Amino acid sequence: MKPSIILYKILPDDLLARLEQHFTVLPFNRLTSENRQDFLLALKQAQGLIGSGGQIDKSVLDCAPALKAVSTISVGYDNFDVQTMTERGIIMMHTPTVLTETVADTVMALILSTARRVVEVAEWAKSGQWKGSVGSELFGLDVHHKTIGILGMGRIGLALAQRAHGGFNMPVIYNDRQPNPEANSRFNARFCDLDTLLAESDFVCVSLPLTEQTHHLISDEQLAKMKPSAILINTGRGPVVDEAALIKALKQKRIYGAGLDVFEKEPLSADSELFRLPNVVALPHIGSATHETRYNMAACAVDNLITALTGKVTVNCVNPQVIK
Ligand SMILES: NC(=O)c1ccc[n+]([C@@H]2O[C@H](COP(=O)([O-])OP(=O)(O)OC[C@H]3O[C@@H](n4cnc5c(N)ncnc54)[C@H](O)[C@@H]3O)[C@@H](O)[C@H]2O)c1
Ligand SMILES: O=C(O)[C@H](O)CO
Repeated sequence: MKPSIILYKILPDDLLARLEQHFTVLPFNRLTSENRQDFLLALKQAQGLIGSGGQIDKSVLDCAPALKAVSTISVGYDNFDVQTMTERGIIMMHTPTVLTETVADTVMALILSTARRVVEVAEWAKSGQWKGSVGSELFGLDVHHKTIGILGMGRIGLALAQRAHGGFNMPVIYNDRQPNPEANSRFNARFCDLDTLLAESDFVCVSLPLTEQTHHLISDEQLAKMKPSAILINTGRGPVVDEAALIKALKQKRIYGAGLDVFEKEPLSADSELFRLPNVVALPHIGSATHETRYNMAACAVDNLITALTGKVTVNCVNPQVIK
């Protein structure tokens, strides 16, 4: 008999077929409060779990006595209780690398659209206000040759540094837990402490995972250290930035603007002040959302689960210590 797995995301037909060759698939389109009881019931027999979104915490894992492997269709895994999974020998797989370049493109889109006020000015023109050449009230800021500060020089940070250095002639500074020799040698990037990064950057780009250490890493004190002409970009995870502090800084024009793809609570409420501030570009968590990359992420996650349950895991594992 094939092992049972739960799928909680709609997959392209070919990828679903690939899963079905190996497993009996119990499908849920996504996890909602309405289908939670059915999901918890299905978990009783599931050996694998694949999908994205939702909190897979201890209360969920307690309902999954047969679970051997979990495969998230994302690189971030802050919504999983990895510690409990590791204690129970459950393999946690994720999808690094396949989305790196696409997310770095999204960061550049946010840098350009906030600095050059692309969304605001396009809306202004669309509303019929374009009667002649625009005046300085609609001017933006240059991006080229400005200093980019990358917080988290990992895979995405490095792809961003490449774009900023090679494409826009931007000096690159960064903070991480340790220096990244590749960033230094390829992009002439300079490792510095967080305070220096905040004080010197024209664009502070957050590309960090959400952990206990990074939660609210950017709050009142850090925003106060940024230049009034600087822009904060967050494509890491929402809770890395204290949203209330950010809204305050933006309203008081203590920083120039913000480009945000991630928020403390998603979806961001339609009545959030962030949607009303003209100096904010707020995207609905679309960092990796292209047809090609979302397909590649799903394919990677499918292969990850098949390998974790039927083969030998060598890559894409968050907790390799559980592999025997
Ligand atoms: N917006 C999106 O759609 C989207 C898409 C992909 C990834 N992400 C987020 O981006 C994050 C980064 O992805 P990645 O593939 O570059 O991961 P990565 O692991 O390659 O890079 C993260 C970097 O952050 C550093 N870091 C971790 N904790 C730190 C701390 N306390 N202080 C300083 N540096 C610290 C790590 O050393 C690492 O170099 C993911 O964890 C995810 O949360 C968002
Ligand atoms: O972590 C990731 O892969 C993105 O944020 C999509 O969830």
